[in-house]
Amino acid sequence: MISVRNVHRYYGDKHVLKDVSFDVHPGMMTGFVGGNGAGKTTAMRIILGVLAAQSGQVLVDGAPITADQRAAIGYMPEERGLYPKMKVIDQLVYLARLHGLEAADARSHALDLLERLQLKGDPTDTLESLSLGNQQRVQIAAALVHRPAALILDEPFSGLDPESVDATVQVLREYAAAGAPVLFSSHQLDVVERLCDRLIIIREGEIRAMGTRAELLEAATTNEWEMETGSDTGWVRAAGVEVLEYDGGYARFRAADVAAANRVLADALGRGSVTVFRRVTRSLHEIYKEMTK
Ligand SMILES: Nc1ncnc2c1ncn2[C@@H]1O[C@H](COP(=O)(O)OP(=O)(O)OP(=O)(O)O)[C@@H](O)[C@H]1O
Repeated sequence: MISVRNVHRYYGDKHVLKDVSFDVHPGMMTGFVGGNGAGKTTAMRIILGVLAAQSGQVLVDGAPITADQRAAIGYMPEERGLYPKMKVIDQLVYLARLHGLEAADARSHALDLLERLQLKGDPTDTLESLSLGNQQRVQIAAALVHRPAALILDEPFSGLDPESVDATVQVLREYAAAGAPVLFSSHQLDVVERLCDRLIIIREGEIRAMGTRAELLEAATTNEWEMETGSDTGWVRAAGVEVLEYDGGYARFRAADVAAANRVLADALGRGSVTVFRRVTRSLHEIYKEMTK
C-alpha cells in the first residue's frame, strides 16, 4: 500500500497541499478527483519523487518509499513526455529495456499492450503522426510497458472516446486485479464513479473526502424523507417531524431516525394511499459538488 502522510507543499508562499494524507490500496483502482489547481498533479509528483514535499512522508507498506520502489511505479505524467518523432514501438521497447526487460519480451509486451489498448495505427508510425487519442493510448502503454509494481496516471482518460476509455479501463483493471495499487486523476466524475473502487476528493490542497463509493454515499445520507400521497399531507406538521416542504399530497420532512419516519408512513397509510415514500439521498455528483464548491 502506498501512503501519503501529512504532506505540505508550498510554491513560494502559496500553500498548495495542506496536510494531505491518503492511501492507495493494492488491488484497487483509486480515483483522485478535484477541480483545476486542486493539487492532484502536485501530490502525484511527490509520490513519484519528481517533486519534494516541504514536510510529510510517502510510505510503502508503512516504511519510507525507496528509490527502487519509485522506479517501479508506472507513471503517465500530465505533460505526457514521449518523443514525437520516434516510432511508437521503438520508444516503448526502449522504455521497457531501461527497466530491465529483455528485447524480445519488451517488444512482444509492447505490441500486446498496443493491441489491447486498441491503437488505431501502425506500431512503426511516429508518435506525432497519430491522432491525439491514439497518442494518448501510446502514453498509457508507456506507463505499463515495464510491468510496473504500481501505477500513477495523471488524467489518463482525457481525450479518449468512450470505447477507448473502456479498453483502457480493462487493461488497468487487470493490473489492479494482479495486486498493483492504481491511482489516477480525473476531472470527469462520471468516469471516475464508473471505474474506481475508491475515491479521493481534493479541493484547494485539502482532502475533503475519501472512501469507497458506498462509504461516501453512506456518509452523505440525510435524514430527509419524501412522501407522495393520494390526499392532502397537511397533517404531517403535527406528526413530530420537521416539515421542509409541503404541497398538497407531497411532503418533504426531516425525521430524527428511521423509526420516526416510519411512524409518518404508518400514519399516511392509515389515511389513504401512499405512492412514494423514500429517503432523500445524494448522488456522488452532488456530494462532489458540495465538497469542491
Ligand atoms: N511550478 C509551479 N509553480 C507555482 N505554482 C504551481 C506550480 N505547479 C503548480 N502550481 C500551483 O499549485 C496548485 C496545484 O496545482 P496542480 O497542478 O497540482 O493541480 P491539479 O489538481 O493537478 O490541477 P489540474 O487538474 O488543472 O491539472 C495550483 O494552484 C497551481 O497553480
